Amino acid sequence: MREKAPSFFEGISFQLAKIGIILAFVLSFVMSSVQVYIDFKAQSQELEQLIDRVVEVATPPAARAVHTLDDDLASEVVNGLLTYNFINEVAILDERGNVLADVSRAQPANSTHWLSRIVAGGDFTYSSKLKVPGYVQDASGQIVFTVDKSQALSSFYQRSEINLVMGVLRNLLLVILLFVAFYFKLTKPLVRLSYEINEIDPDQPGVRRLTQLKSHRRDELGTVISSSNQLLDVVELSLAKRRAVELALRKSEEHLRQIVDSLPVLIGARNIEGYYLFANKALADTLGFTPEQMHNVHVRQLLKNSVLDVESILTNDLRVIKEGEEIDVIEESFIGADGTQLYLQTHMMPLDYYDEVVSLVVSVDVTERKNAQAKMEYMAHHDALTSLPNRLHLVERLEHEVKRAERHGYFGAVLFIDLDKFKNINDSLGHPVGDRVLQEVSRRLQGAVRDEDLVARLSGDEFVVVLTVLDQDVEVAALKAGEISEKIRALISLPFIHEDMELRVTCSVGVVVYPDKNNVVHELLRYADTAMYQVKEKGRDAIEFFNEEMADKVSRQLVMEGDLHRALEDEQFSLFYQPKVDVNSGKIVGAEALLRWHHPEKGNVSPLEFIPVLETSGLILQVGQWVVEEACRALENWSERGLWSAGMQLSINISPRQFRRERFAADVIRTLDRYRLPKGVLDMEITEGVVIQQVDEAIDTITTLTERGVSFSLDDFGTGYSSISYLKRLPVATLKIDKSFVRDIIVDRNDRVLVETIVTMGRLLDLELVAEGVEQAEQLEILRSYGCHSYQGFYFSPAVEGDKFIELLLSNRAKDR
Ligand SMILES: Nc1nc2c(ncn2[C@@H]2O[C@H](COP(=O)(O)O[C@H]3[C@@H](O)[C@H](n4cnc5c(=O)[nH]c(N)nc54)O[C@@H]3COP(=O)(O)O)[C@@H](O)[C@H]2O)c(=O)[nH]1
Repeated sequence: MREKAPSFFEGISFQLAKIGIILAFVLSFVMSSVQVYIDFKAQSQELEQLIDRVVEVATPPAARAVHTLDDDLASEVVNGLLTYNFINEVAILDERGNVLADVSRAQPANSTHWLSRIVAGGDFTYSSKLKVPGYVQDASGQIVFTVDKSQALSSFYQRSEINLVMGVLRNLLLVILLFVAFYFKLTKPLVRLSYEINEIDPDQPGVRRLTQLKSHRRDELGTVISSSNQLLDVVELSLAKRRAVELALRKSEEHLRQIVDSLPVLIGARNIEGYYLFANKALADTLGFTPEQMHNVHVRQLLKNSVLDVESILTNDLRVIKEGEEIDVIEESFIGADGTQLYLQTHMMPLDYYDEVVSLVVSVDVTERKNAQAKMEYMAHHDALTSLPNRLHLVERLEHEVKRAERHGYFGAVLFIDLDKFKNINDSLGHPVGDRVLQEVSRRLQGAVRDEDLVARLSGDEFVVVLTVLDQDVEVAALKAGEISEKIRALISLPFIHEDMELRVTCSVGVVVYPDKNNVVHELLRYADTAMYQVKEKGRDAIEFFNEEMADKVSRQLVMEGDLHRALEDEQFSLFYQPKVDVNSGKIVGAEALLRWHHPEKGNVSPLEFIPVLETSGLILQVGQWVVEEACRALENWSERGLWSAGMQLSINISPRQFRRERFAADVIRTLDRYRLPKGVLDMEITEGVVIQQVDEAIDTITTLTERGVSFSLDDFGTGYSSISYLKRLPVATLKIDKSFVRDIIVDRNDRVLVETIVTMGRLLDLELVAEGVEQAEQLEILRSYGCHSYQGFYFSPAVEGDKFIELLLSNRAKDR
């Protein structure tokens, strides 16, 4: 704010003039008084001397007049004395005091009379004894006269009065002149200076300089102005420097801010009272503010809608700021401004922020990761089609339920449910309809049980229901399980309406009550599964409880499982080879490797018996890998011996579980790398069921291995989905026509039509066609007429052991010659 110029009366000149006037009066008065006093003393002395001389002159004639009693002389003397204007009264008295002569006059008006009265004290009376010289008597009379001192000193008083007045006037004039001089020499330049100072722009003090006054160039004012101008230059310079520093600082702050704002982490700083001093854009956005709005707002206010525990935040802030601790908050649940649920991982550390220590809070939004984890977790535990818990979830939950039942002494039940002939729906109406049926079945199952029970989908059309807490009595529990199973069976068999069509599906239910002697979850599931199979064998659409007989079957399987474990270690497995023969030339063009198990006591065990056990026990993974190794070893051997001509292929069977294993392709490639095999000699047979559930993953695996020279055949073709649409997508080279169609091809027209269709379709798709199970020449003839490329079957040869197969290869080679 600019200063107001002082008013006339506030100005230095007037102030000085005021002081000057007072001083002038006081000094004039004091000095004049001293002067008057000194003059008065001198005048009084002179008057005394004059009176002494008058007395000296008047005394002799007056003495003579008294001595002679001469009145005339006396009158002459008194009149003579009255000629002195300061003598008012004169009288000559004789020795007796008689007036001889006297005279007086009126006192003249005098303007200084008041002063003389004060200073001199009014009239004085003098008397002198009259003594005649030579006369013996001391006194012979006296002369008395009154002196008017004011009259005597009147000229002095007049002079003093003039001096006094003149002194005052002189001093007054001096003060006025000084005032004028001061005004023009000091006040006016100062006023102008102050005006110019007021006009200085504080942001640019060097732009408008103070005007140097010519007449003051060399005096103090001039020095003040030039010093002030120098000061303004210095201030301007330092301001410019400061501005440059501030600009650089602002820029660097801006850059820092931009960097901090562009970070995908939430950054904020709070002081010890819990007020935000800083927030980056990410944090402000998340809270629904701008960074500026968040400044100086309390954490309670800002986080009131989040689920964060504000009190513990404040406690943590205190620890960070007071103790200098760094704190990691592993995960906090947080509601964003838009109501979205976020998860933050926060690190808190102390920070020197301007003149205080604050708590710097850096949070990473881990919501996506957390959601992805949750999703993965969900996906790992749920079935994608029905959202029901999957096998993994079922096993975990069942383990828990069995333990709970054991602990609390009650019984529950496991229901294994398989839809009857569900494949028909898929085959006739397509997979989308089949999927909808499965979804509806899962809905009905959920509706049939309590919330505390569990409904899971194992695979395809297999469901498991766990009925928890049925009863403390095993028989009552079994009864209840039976009732619920019946209810489920009835519910499932209710018609499904699809596009005005009534679909009906029944189910087979296997029931096992737990806990039992064997409470291993996998065994329980196996028991329920076994019971369900029993229903299937008996004609489907019923309920069966797991019983002793089934237990025997299961225990036989368990024994086999144990034997199979030892079989691999004891080298009881071997590969047999069934030749693949060209339909037209009758020459061997390849072979299918088939696994054989020679049990030390039981002898040869059928693959139809042991392969399902290998599958369910998971041993198929190791055994399957052994088959790949063994096939490669044989191929290397035959190739090195020249038995394996170019274009010949050895097929191995790959089980669904083996194929779906994540490491499958990598394991096969690693095995292939260990053998010197001609390109394209290995073929893998997979069934449609393997592919159909995860077509994309299957295509990836097949593609990876095809690039490494492995070809693929679709086994048992015609028994499954046999859809041309997905067949077109699958990078397989061969279709193997299932032996069940070949078996009756001579007598069954339907099988003939089917085989012909498969061959035509395969040829259209440029696929190799291999017919399985050819036992008769007529069968071969029909296949040849349809254009099938090659075949396998007892007609040419069953699967034979390695040495025998080599003999077949040798005789095959002989045919070439
Ligand atoms: N995952 C693996 N599965 C394998 C492996 N080895 C065999 N298997 C599968 O076991 C099932 C039974 O096989 P197997 O008892 O060996 O029967 C095969 C042939 O012996 C039989 N066959 C061959 N020709 C004829 C014939 O003219 N008539 C007739 N009745 N049967 C014949 O067919 C079976 C081969 O079938 P396929 O595999 O569909 O080509 C069987 O499902 C095997 O797949 C293995 O190593 N791993």
